[in-house]
Amino acid sequence: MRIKGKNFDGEGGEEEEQKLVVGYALTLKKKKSFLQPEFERLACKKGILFVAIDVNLPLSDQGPFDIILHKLLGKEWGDIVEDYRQTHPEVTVIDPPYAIQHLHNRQSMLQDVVDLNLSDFHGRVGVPKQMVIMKDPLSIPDEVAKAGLKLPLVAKPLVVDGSAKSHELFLACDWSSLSELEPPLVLQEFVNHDGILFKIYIVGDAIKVVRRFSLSNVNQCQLAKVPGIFPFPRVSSAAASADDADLDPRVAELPPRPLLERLSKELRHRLGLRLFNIDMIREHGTRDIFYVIDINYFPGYGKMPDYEVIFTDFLLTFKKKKYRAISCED
Ligand SMILES: Nc1ncnc2c1ncn2[C@@H]1O[C@H](COP(=O)(O)OP(=O)(O)OP(=O)(O)O)[C@@H](O)[C@H]1O
Ligand SMILES: O=P(O)(O)O[C@H]1[C@H](OP(=O)(O)O)[C@@H](OP(=O)(O)O)[C@@H](O)[C@@H](O)[C@@H]1OP(=O)(O)O
Ligand SMILES: [Mg+2]
Ligand SMILES: [Mg+2]
Repeated sequence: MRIKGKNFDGEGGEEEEQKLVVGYALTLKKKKSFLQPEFERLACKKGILFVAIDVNLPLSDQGPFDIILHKLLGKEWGDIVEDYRQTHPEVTVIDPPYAIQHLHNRQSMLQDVVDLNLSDFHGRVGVPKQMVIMKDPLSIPDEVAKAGLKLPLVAKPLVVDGSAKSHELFLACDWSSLSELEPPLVLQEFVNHDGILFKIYIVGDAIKVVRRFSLSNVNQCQLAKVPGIFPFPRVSSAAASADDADLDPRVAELPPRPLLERLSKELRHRLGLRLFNIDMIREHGTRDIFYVIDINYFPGYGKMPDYEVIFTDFLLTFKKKKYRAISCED
Protein backbone atom coordinates (compact mmCIF):
# COMPACT_ATOMS: atom_id res chain seq x y z
CA MET A 1 0.00 0.00 0.00
CA ARG A 2 1.49 3.39 -0.96
CA ILE A 3 0.49 6.44 0.98
CA LYS A 4 1.93 9.92 0.46
CA GLY A 5 5.31 8.82 -0.71
CA LYS A 6 5.75 6.09 1.88
CA ASN A 7 5.53 2.38 1.27
CA PHE A 8 3.94 0.30 4.00
CA ASP A 9 4.40 -3.44 4.16
CA GLY A 10 0.86 -3.82 5.45
CA GLU A 11 1.82 -5.95 8.46
CA GLY A 12 4.16 -4.41 11.03
CA GLY A 13 3.65 -0.96 9.48
CA GLU A 14 7.34 -0.82 8.41
CA GLU A 15 8.08 2.22 6.28
CA GLU A 16 10.31 2.21 3.25
CA GLU A 17 11.50 5.59 2.26
CA GLN A 18 11.36 6.53 -1.40
CA LYS A 19 14.89 6.69 -2.82
CA LEU A 20 16.30 8.28 -5.90
CA VAL A 21 18.86 5.73 -7.05
CA VAL A 22 21.86 7.18 -8.86
CA GLY A 23 24.16 4.66 -10.53
CA TYR A 24 27.62 6.00 -11.18
CA ALA A 25 30.44 4.82 -13.44
CA LEU A 26 33.49 6.93 -12.65
CA THR A 27 37.24 6.44 -12.40
CA LEU A 28 38.58 5.96 -8.88
CA LYS A 29 40.12 9.43 -9.02
CA LYS A 30 36.81 10.97 -10.03
CA LYS A 31 34.88 9.00 -7.44
CA LYS A 32 37.22 10.27 -4.74
CA SER A 33 37.01 13.92 -5.78
CA PHE A 34 33.27 13.90 -6.56
CA LEU A 35 31.65 11.56 -4.05
CA GLN A 36 33.02 13.23 -0.94
CA PRO A 37 31.54 12.03 2.37
CA GLU A 38 29.78 15.32 3.08
CA PHE A 39 28.08 15.25 -0.32
CA GLU A 40 27.01 11.64 0.08
CA ARG A 41 25.62 12.40 3.54
CA LEU A 42 23.62 15.41 2.37
CA ALA A 43 22.32 13.51 -0.66
CA CYS A 44 21.35 10.57 1.53
CA LYS A 45 19.45 12.88 3.86
CA LYS A 46 17.52 14.13 0.84
CA GLY A 47 16.71 10.59 -0.28
CA ILE A 48 19.43 10.07 -2.88
CA LEU A 49 21.34 6.83 -2.93
CA PHE A 50 24.56 6.43 -4.92
CA VAL A 51 25.28 2.95 -6.25
CA ALA A 52 28.55 2.00 -7.98
CA ILE A 53 28.09 0.44 -11.41
CA ASP A 54 30.21 -2.65 -12.04
CA VAL A 55 31.55 -2.20 -15.57
CA ASN A 56 32.36 -5.92 -15.74
CA LEU A 57 28.70 -6.86 -15.46
CA PRO A 58 25.92 -6.14 -17.97
CA LEU A 59 24.41 -2.74 -17.20
CA SER A 60 20.86 -4.03 -17.67
CA ASP A 61 21.41 -6.61 -14.90
CA GLN A 62 22.17 -3.84 -12.43
CA GLY A 63 19.96 -1.32 -10.72
CA PRO A 64 17.17 -0.45 -11.12
CA PHE A 65 18.45 3.09 -11.45
CA ASP A 66 16.61 6.38 -11.74
CA ILE A 67 19.70 8.22 -12.95
CA ILE A 68 23.06 7.21 -14.35
CA LEU A 69 26.12 9.47 -14.05
CA HIS A 70 29.14 8.42 -16.02
CA LYS A 71 32.60 9.47 -17.15
CA LEU A 72 34.79 6.63 -18.32
CA LEU A 73 37.19 6.34 -21.20
CA GLY A 74 36.73 4.46 -24.44
CA LYS A 75 34.27 3.87 -27.25
CA GLU A 76 33.25 0.48 -25.91
CA TRP A 77 31.89 2.04 -22.73
CA GLY A 78 30.19 4.80 -24.74
CA ASP A 79 28.43 2.15 -26.85
CA ILE A 80 27.24 0.30 -23.74
CA VAL A 81 25.77 3.48 -22.26
CA GLU A 82 24.18 4.48 -25.57
CA ASP A 83 22.60 1.05 -25.96
CA TYR A 84 21.29 1.20 -22.39
CA ARG A 85 19.91 4.69 -22.98
CA GLN A 86 17.97 3.47 -26.01
CA THR A 87 16.58 0.41 -24.26
CA HIS A 88 15.85 2.05 -20.88
CA PRO A 89 14.01 5.29 -21.62
CA GLU A 90 12.74 5.29 -18.02
CA VAL A 91 16.30 5.94 -16.77
CA THR A 92 17.83 9.42 -17.01
CA VAL A 93 21.31 8.93 -18.44
CA ILE A 94 23.44 12.00 -17.75
CA ASP A 95 24.66 12.67 -20.41
CA PRO A 96 24.32 11.04 -23.88
CA PRO A 97 27.67 9.58 -25.04
CA TYR A 98 27.41 11.12 -28.52
CA ALA A 99 27.07 14.60 -26.97
CA ILE A 100 30.03 14.02 -24.65
CA GLN A 101 32.06 12.85 -27.66
CA HIS A 102 31.72 16.33 -29.14
CA LEU A 103 33.96 17.65 -26.34
CA HIS A 104 36.67 15.09 -26.99
CA ASN A 105 37.96 17.06 -29.94
CA ARG A 106 39.41 20.50 -29.25
CA GLN A 107 38.17 21.82 -32.56
CA SER A 108 34.56 20.62 -32.36
CA MET A 109 34.29 21.57 -28.67
CA LEU A 110 34.53 25.28 -29.51
CA GLN A 111 32.44 25.26 -32.69
CA ASP A 112 29.19 26.01 -30.86
CA VAL A 113 30.75 29.09 -29.28
CA VAL A 114 31.65 30.31 -32.78
CA ASP A 115 28.16 29.53 -34.13
CA LEU A 116 26.57 31.29 -31.20
CA ASN A 117 28.15 34.55 -32.33
CA LEU A 118 27.75 36.35 -29.02
CA SER A 119 29.16 39.64 -30.18
CA ASP A 120 27.09 42.26 -28.44
CA PHE A 121 25.45 40.94 -25.32
CA HIS A 122 27.00 42.53 -22.22
CA GLY A 123 30.29 41.88 -23.97
CA ARG A 124 31.72 39.76 -26.73
CA VAL A 125 32.52 36.06 -26.50
CA GLY A 126 34.62 34.35 -29.13
CA VAL A 127 37.31 31.73 -29.44
CA PRO A 128 40.99 32.44 -30.17
CA LYS A 129 42.03 32.10 -33.81
CA GLN A 130 43.00 28.50 -34.27
CA MET A 131 43.77 25.81 -36.80
CA VAL A 132 44.11 22.05 -36.87
CA ILE A 133 47.29 20.27 -37.97
CA MET A 134 46.67 16.63 -38.78
CA LYS A 135 50.10 15.50 -39.97
CA ASP A 136 53.49 16.52 -41.36
CA PRO A 137 55.12 18.68 -38.68
CA LEU A 138 57.56 20.12 -41.24
CA SER A 139 54.72 21.93 -42.99
CA ILE A 140 53.48 23.61 -39.80
CA PRO A 141 55.34 26.95 -40.18
CA ASP A 142 53.98 27.39 -43.72
CA GLU A 143 50.46 26.36 -42.81
CA VAL A 144 50.43 28.71 -39.84
CA ALA A 145 51.70 31.60 -41.94
CA LYS A 146 49.07 30.85 -44.62
CA ALA A 147 46.32 30.83 -42.00
CA GLY A 148 47.54 34.18 -40.68
CA LEU A 149 47.99 33.07 -37.06
CA LYS A 150 50.31 35.15 -34.90
CA LEU A 151 52.92 33.94 -32.41
CA PRO A 152 52.97 32.89 -29.67
CA LEU A 153 50.74 29.87 -30.17
CA VAL A 154 49.37 27.35 -27.73
CA ALA A 155 49.74 23.81 -29.09
CA LYS A 156 47.12 21.40 -27.74
CA PRO A 157 46.61 17.72 -28.59
CA LEU A 158 43.57 17.55 -30.89
CA VAL A 159 41.90 14.74 -28.98
CA VAL A 160 41.05 14.96 -25.29
CA ASP A 161 40.66 11.39 -24.14
CA GLY A 162 41.22 11.83 -20.42
CA SER A 163 44.84 10.72 -20.66
CA ALA A 164 47.62 12.84 -19.15
CA LYS A 165 49.09 13.23 -22.64
CA SER A 166 45.95 14.91 -23.93
CA HIS A 167 46.61 17.68 -21.38
CA GLU A 168 50.27 18.20 -22.39
CA LEU A 169 50.27 21.69 -23.85
CA PHE A 170 53.11 23.77 -25.30
CA LEU A 171 53.70 27.42 -25.89
CA ALA A 172 55.37 27.90 -29.27
CA CYS A 173 57.31 31.13 -29.49
CA ASP A 174 59.13 31.01 -32.84
CA TRP A 175 58.48 29.84 -36.36
CA SER A 176 61.17 27.24 -36.77
CA SER A 177 60.32 25.42 -33.53
CA LEU A 178 56.78 24.83 -34.77
CA SER A 179 58.05 21.83 -36.75
CA GLU A 180 59.03 20.13 -33.50
CA LEU A 181 55.39 19.79 -32.49
CA GLU A 182 53.60 16.47 -32.72
CA PRO A 183 50.35 16.41 -34.74
CA PRO A 184 47.44 15.88 -34.59
CA LEU A 185 47.02 19.12 -32.74
CA VAL A 186 45.22 22.40 -32.48
CA LEU A 187 47.28 25.57 -32.70
CA GLN A 188 45.61 28.44 -30.95
CA GLU A 189 46.72 32.04 -30.68
CA PHE A 190 47.84 32.85 -27.16
CA VAL A 191 45.63 35.62 -25.77
CA ASN A 192 47.13 37.79 -23.02
CA HIS A 193 44.67 37.74 -20.11
CA ASP A 194 46.59 39.02 -17.07
CA GLY A 195 47.06 35.58 -15.58
CA ILE A 196 43.48 35.00 -14.52
CA LEU A 197 41.00 32.50 -15.92
CA PHE A 198 37.29 32.13 -15.17
CA LYS A 199 36.00 28.58 -14.69
CA ILE A 200 32.30 28.52 -15.31
CA TYR A 201 30.75 25.37 -13.86
CA ILE A 202 27.40 24.21 -15.20
CA VAL A 203 25.18 21.75 -13.32
CA GLY A 204 21.88 21.65 -15.16
CA ASP A 205 20.45 25.14 -14.78
CA ALA A 206 22.94 26.18 -12.11
CA ILE A 207 26.02 28.25 -12.91
CA LYS A 208 28.96 28.88 -10.63
CA VAL A 209 32.00 30.88 -11.65
CA VAL A 210 35.39 30.90 -9.93
CA ARG A 211 38.73 32.55 -10.66
CA ARG A 212 41.83 30.46 -11.23
CA PHE A 213 45.45 31.42 -11.79
CA SER A 214 46.58 31.09 -15.36
CA LEU A 215 49.55 31.99 -17.56
CA SER A 216 51.15 35.45 -17.39
CA ASN A 217 51.07 37.80 -20.35
CA VAL A 218 53.73 37.32 -23.01
CA ASN A 219 55.12 40.36 -24.82
CA GLN A 220 56.91 40.58 -28.15
CA CYS A 221 60.18 41.43 -26.45
CA GLN A 222 60.12 38.25 -24.35
CA LEU A 223 59.25 36.34 -27.48
CA ALA A 224 62.38 37.49 -29.26
CA LYS A 225 64.52 36.54 -26.26
CA VAL A 226 63.16 33.05 -25.69
CA PRO A 227 62.62 31.19 -28.94
CA GLY A 228 61.48 27.59 -28.72
CA ILE A 229 58.56 25.51 -27.53
CA PHE A 230 57.82 25.27 -23.84
CA PRO A 231 55.67 22.74 -22.06
CA PHE A 232 53.40 24.35 -19.51
CA PRO A 233 51.82 22.98 -16.37
CA ARG A 234 48.08 22.50 -15.77
CA VAL A 235 48.00 25.78 -13.91
CA SER A 236 44.27 26.31 -14.06
CA SER A 237 43.15 22.89 -12.86
CA ALA A 238 45.09 23.28 -9.61
CA ALA A 239 42.80 23.32 -6.59
CA ALA A 240 44.15 26.74 -5.55
CA SER A 241 41.53 29.33 -6.30
CA ALA A 242 42.41 32.91 -7.19
CA ASP A 243 39.18 34.14 -5.63
CA ASP A 244 40.89 35.55 -2.56
CA ALA A 245 44.01 36.85 -4.29
CA ASP A 246 44.86 40.53 -4.18
CA LEU A 247 44.15 41.37 -7.83
CA ASP A 248 43.63 44.49 -9.87
CA PRO A 249 39.83 44.86 -9.71
CA ARG A 250 39.67 45.23 -13.50
CA VAL A 251 41.29 41.82 -13.85
CA ALA A 252 39.36 40.21 -11.01
CA GLU A 253 35.93 41.42 -12.14
CA LEU A 254 33.83 38.41 -13.08
CA PRO A 255 32.26 38.31 -16.54
CA PRO A 256 28.78 39.91 -16.48
CA ARG A 257 26.13 37.55 -15.12
CA PRO A 258 23.67 38.00 -18.03
CA LEU A 259 26.45 37.05 -20.45
CA LEU A 260 27.30 33.92 -18.45
CA GLU A 261 23.65 32.95 -18.26
CA ARG A 262 23.11 33.36 -21.97
CA LEU A 263 26.32 31.52 -22.87
CA SER A 264 25.61 28.63 -20.49
CA LYS A 265 22.01 28.25 -21.57
CA GLU A 266 22.91 28.26 -25.25
CA LEU A 267 25.76 25.81 -24.80
CA ARG A 268 23.63 23.50 -22.67
CA HIS A 269 21.12 23.30 -25.49
CA ARG A 270 23.53 23.22 -28.39
CA LEU A 271 25.83 20.66 -26.79
CA GLY A 272 22.96 18.65 -25.30
CA LEU A 273 24.89 18.38 -22.03
CA ARG A 274 24.07 19.18 -18.42
CA LEU A 275 27.43 18.71 -16.72
CA PHE A 276 30.41 20.65 -18.01
CA ASN A 277 32.61 23.64 -17.39
CA ILE A 278 33.84 26.43 -19.61
CA ASP A 279 37.31 28.00 -19.34
CA MET A 280 37.06 31.66 -20.24
CA ILE A 281 39.60 34.50 -20.29
CA ARG A 282 39.27 38.26 -20.65
CA GLU A 283 41.58 39.86 -23.19
CA HIS A 284 44.21 42.05 -21.54
CA GLY A 285 43.34 45.73 -21.61
CA THR A 286 39.64 45.19 -22.30
CA ARG A 287 36.63 45.11 -20.05
CA ASP A 288 34.32 42.91 -22.03
CA ILE A 289 36.14 40.89 -24.68
CA PHE A 290 36.15 37.26 -23.67
CA TYR A 291 37.45 34.04 -25.18
CA VAL A 292 36.38 30.49 -24.47
CA ILE A 293 39.50 28.34 -24.62
CA ASP A 294 38.31 24.98 -23.28
CA ILE A 295 35.15 23.05 -22.38
CA ASN A 296 35.35 19.99 -20.13
CA TYR A 297 32.79 17.28 -19.55
CA PHE A 298 32.03 16.34 -15.91
CA PRO A 299 34.88 18.48 -14.55
CA GLY A 300 36.25 18.55 -11.01
CA TYR A 301 33.02 19.53 -9.25
CA GLY A 302 34.66 18.74 -5.90
CA LYS A 303 36.50 22.07 -6.31
CA MET A 304 33.31 24.03 -7.01
CA PRO A 305 32.10 25.99 -3.97
CA ASP A 306 28.78 24.62 -2.59
CA TYR A 307 28.86 21.71 -5.02
CA GLU A 308 27.20 19.43 -2.47
CA VAL A 309 24.02 21.51 -2.32
CA ILE A 310 24.02 22.43 -6.01
CA PHE A 311 24.44 18.83 -7.14
CA THR A 312 21.89 17.48 -4.68
CA ASP A 313 19.32 20.00 -5.90
CA PHE A 314 20.13 19.11 -9.50
CA LEU A 315 19.60 15.38 -8.88
CA LEU A 316 16.36 16.05 -7.02
CA THR A 317 14.90 17.68 -10.11
CA PHE A 318 14.76 14.14 -11.56
CA LYS A 319 12.94 12.71 -8.61
CA LYS A 320 10.17 10.44 -9.77
CA LYS A 321 7.36 8.86 -7.80
CA LYS A 322 9.11 5.61 -7.21
CA TYR A 323 9.31 3.67 -3.99
CA ARG A 324 12.11 1.34 -3.23
CA ALA A 325 13.15 -0.70 -0.26
CA ILE A 326 16.82 0.27 -0.32
CA SER A 327 18.31 1.96 2.70
CA CYS A 328 21.33 4.23 2.73
CA GLU A 329 23.36 1.60 4.60
CA ASP A 330 22.96 -1.03 1.88
N1 LIG B 1 44.56 30.51 -26.23
C1 LIG B 1 45.06 30.65 -25.00
N2 LIG B 1 45.52 31.84 -24.59
C2 LIG B 1 46.04 32.01 -23.35
N3 LIG B 1 46.15 31.02 -22.45
C3 LIG B 1 45.69 29.80 -22.80
C4 LIG B 1 45.13 29.55 -24.10
N4 LIG B 1 44.76 28.26 -24.15
C5 LIG B 1 45.09 27.72 -22.98
N5 LIG B 1 45.64 28.63 -22.15
C6 LIG B 1 46.13 28.38 -20.78
O1 LIG B 1 46.46 27.02 -20.69
C7 LIG B 1 45.63 26.34 -19.76
C8 LIG B 1 45.31 24.96 -20.26
O2 LIG B 1 44.64 25.04 -21.51
P1 LIG B 1 43.29 24.21 -21.74
O3 LIG B 1 42.32 24.61 -20.69
O4 LIG B 1 42.89 24.36 -23.14
O5 LIG B 1 43.88 22.74 -21.48
P2 LIG B 1 43.24 21.46 -20.82
O6 LIG B 1 44.32 20.45 -20.78
O7 LIG B 1 42.03 21.08 -21.58
O8 LIG B 1 42.87 21.95 -19.36
P3 LIG B 1 41.80 21.35 -18.31
O9 LIG B 1 42.62 20.84 -17.18
O10 LIG B 1 40.99 22.56 -17.93
O11 LIG B 1 41.00 20.33 -19.04
C9 LIG B 1 44.41 27.24 -19.64
O12 LIG B 1 43.73 27.02 -18.44
C10 LIG B 1 45.07 28.60 -19.71
O13 LIG B 1 45.73 28.89 -18.49
O1 LIG C 1 40.99 16.43 -11.89
P1 LIG C 1 39.66 17.05 -11.54
O2 LIG C 1 38.73 16.13 -10.79
O3 LIG C 1 39.81 18.35 -10.89
O4 LIG C 1 38.89 17.31 -12.90
C1 LIG C 1 39.52 17.57 -14.13
C2 LIG C 1 39.12 16.47 -15.03
O5 LIG C 1 39.74 15.27 -14.58
P2 LIG C 1 38.95 13.92 -14.19
O6 LIG C 1 37.64 13.90 -14.89
O7 LIG C 1 39.87 12.85 -14.62
O8 LIG C 1 38.78 13.98 -12.71
C3 LIG C 1 39.58 16.67 -16.46
O9 LIG C 1 38.97 15.66 -17.23
P3 LIG C 1 39.63 15.03 -18.52
O10 LIG C 1 39.66 16.12 -19.55
O11 LIG C 1 41.02 14.60 -18.10
O12 LIG C 1 38.72 13.91 -18.88
C4 LIG C 1 39.12 18.03 -16.99
O13 LIG C 1 37.71 18.07 -17.06
C5 LIG C 1 39.61 19.11 -16.05
O14 LIG C 1 39.19 20.31 -16.56
C6 LIG C 1 39.05 18.91 -14.66
O15 LIG C 1 39.55 19.95 -13.79
P4 LIG C 1 38.75 21.31 -13.60
O16 LIG C 1 38.76 21.97 -14.94
O17 LIG C 1 37.36 21.03 -13.18
O18 LIG C 1 39.53 22.04 -12.59
MG1 LIG D 1 41.09 24.00 -19.32
MG1 LIG E 1 40.16 20.68 -20.90
